[in-house]
Amino acid sequence: MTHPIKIDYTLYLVTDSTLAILGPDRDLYTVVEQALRGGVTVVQLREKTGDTAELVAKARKLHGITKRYGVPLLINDRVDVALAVGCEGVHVGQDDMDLATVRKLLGPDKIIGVTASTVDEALRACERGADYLGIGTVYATPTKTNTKEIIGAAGVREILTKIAEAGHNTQTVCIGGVNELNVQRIFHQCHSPKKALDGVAIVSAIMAAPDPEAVSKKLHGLITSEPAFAADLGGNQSVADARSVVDLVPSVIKHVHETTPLSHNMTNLVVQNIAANVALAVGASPIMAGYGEEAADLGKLGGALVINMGSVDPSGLENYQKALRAYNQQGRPVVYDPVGAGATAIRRAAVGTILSSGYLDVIKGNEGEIKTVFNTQEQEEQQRGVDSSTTLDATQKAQLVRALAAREKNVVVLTGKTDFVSDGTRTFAIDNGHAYLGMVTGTGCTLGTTISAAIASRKAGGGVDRLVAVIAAILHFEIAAEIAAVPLLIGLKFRYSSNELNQLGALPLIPTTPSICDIQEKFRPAIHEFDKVVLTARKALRAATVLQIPIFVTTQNRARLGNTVSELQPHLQTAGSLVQANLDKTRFSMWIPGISSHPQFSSTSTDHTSDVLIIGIESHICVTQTALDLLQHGHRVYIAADGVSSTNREEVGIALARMRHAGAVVTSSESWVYECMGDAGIPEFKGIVGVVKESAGDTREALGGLVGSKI
Ligand SMILES: Cc1ncc(COP(=O)(O)OP(=O)(O)O)c(N)n1
Ligand SMILES: Cc1nc(C(=O)O)sc1CCOP(=O)(O)O
Repeated sequence: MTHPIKIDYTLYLVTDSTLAILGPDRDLYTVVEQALRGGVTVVQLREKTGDTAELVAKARKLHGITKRYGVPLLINDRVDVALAVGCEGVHVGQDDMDLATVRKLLGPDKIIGVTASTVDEALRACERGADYLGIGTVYATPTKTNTKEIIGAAGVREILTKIAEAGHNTQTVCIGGVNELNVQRIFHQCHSPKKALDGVAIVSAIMAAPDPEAVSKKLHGLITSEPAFAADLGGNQSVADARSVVDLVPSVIKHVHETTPLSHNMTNLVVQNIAANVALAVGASPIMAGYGEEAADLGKLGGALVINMGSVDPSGLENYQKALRAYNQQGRPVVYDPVGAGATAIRRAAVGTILSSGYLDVIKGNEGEIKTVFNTQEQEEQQRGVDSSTTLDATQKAQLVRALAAREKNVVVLTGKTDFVSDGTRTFAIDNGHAYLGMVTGTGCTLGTTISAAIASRKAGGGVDRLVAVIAAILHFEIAAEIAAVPLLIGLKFRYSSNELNQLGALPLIPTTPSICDIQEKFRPAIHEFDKVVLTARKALRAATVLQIPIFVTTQNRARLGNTVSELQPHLQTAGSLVQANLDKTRFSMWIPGISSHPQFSSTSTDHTSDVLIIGIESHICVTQTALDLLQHGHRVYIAADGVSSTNREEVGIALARMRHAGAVVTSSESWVYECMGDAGIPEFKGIVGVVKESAGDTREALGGLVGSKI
């Protein structure tokens, strides 16, 4: 039978009058009374030594005190003492007197609590009428070293879920290693959607405290208020499919730039400089500060903390702990990168220390690191682990991140060729990035920095939920890596249409702008295969229009040499505002003020280089000089081999060789078109395929006429 009165188990004090805990010069009654003044809601007298008479006397005196505070007094193990004193009940363990007998002896009105460390024990106790469960051991504790099993927050949550599912509303507290530093995280991480804890049972954090009243007050306040780190954790959890997540990515990236959040990096020496630069590049404000005491102030600045465990030593670990607590107190996010977690016993222990020191919003690591974190239950306890020696397949990786995120109630990122990200409910795989990332020091670490910027900015009002912010950071970082890597590989960077670029906003990307050089009437009879150049220019104009890429078209001394040829005119009109046409010049190079001062190229309006595709006549004159000018101003130059010619065809090969030597890339117009798209999934694909199909004959003609031995 369940006790009819609902007891307030919020802060449950279990006494201990041993020298190690109570100390030599304090007495039990004073300490308990101080704790009661501080807000303790239940007291259990737990004495493991002493005669029965002595115990009864202690209990009687203590009951006199607890009654004054209207707080129930329970006796550990000893039904006889409880009966003798007439106090409110007992607490029994699995090896103590059985519940049915205790109930028979105490009667229906007394409170009976039962220890449970497994689901079976918990279900049995509930079925037999326990009034509450003492669930533990949550964390290893010196107060009781002979505990059966350290079950961690995940174990408590599992028990809560299972008893709720079985229909029991038995009240619950958890016990073992609870203190003011972890109490909020325990409630947060133990919370099952089906059932919450009713309170925590504590011995040493109160009984051994120099000021039991103050610590009890603090504990009570922490338990009954929402943890700062949990505020705004949810966001828009309805975003569950990949498309919707990707749609939110540009706004997250943009928001980082708009809010310039602090990215506080406690990171290893190798990557400090790189991480600071990456923070700046993504729009955050970096600070590389390893001294834990500073975090109390830095945590108030609205940023996020990165704990990168690249180098581990005792003082570093202490600094991480201090900073973690400071950020938790401020409710600011923390990203944990357990670098080399499984490599040494010291690092494995450090993982345990950090997990038990505070709440980590994001844990990011490679497969080995995440496995180690998963296997490291708080306080180094090994349990229900993934075998660290095997390599996981994709499904197992997804299961691992999901399980760890569910256990820690946070977001877990497992990096690799495919990254896996989960918040315990939603799990995504990300296939972006580049093999070069694995060849450069600090890339993994700086991903942590990028994530910190996104989640800090999110908290500053970014709106999206934490998982989306993390995914946005990963995509930002990895797509930037792809783009940075492509010129090294094939000398091209044609991946995005300007539409996409606008969406991605903050990414330092620029589309490849076609520039069409001096294709004028007067040149028609003089230039080798002039018409073929026109065909390619027309195709490029049409493709750029579909892809919304800006276009520049020049004329050389238009008054004398005539307009851009009539075949291109309708397409210039269709391109509308995308095209800067009729840029007349006398210089041979297209690098004239109308182009060099355009935002596309001006270094004052953009802090990045542009990619330019050149199509035009006289490859050895105007095209070469334009290419050299653009290269000199730091832009990347591509020459459409099927879009350039000269009066004498022999000039073309020489000009192309020279431009290539100077750093230009020689390609074909169709190759350019496809690289501008990058992906057949883009909305413009259909339109571009139309252009390609309709121009198929032109392409063949231009290639046949203009390209041969000259490449
Ligand atoms: C609230 C609460 N929960 C668990 C225990 C542990 O009781 P038990 O299993 O009987 O172990 P001992 O306390 O006898 O060492 C408890 N005392 N209180
Ligand atoms: C009395 C007791 N029972 C436990 C169990 O797991 O059943 S752990 C424990 C001791 C808890 O002490 P502290 O709050 O100092 O860690």
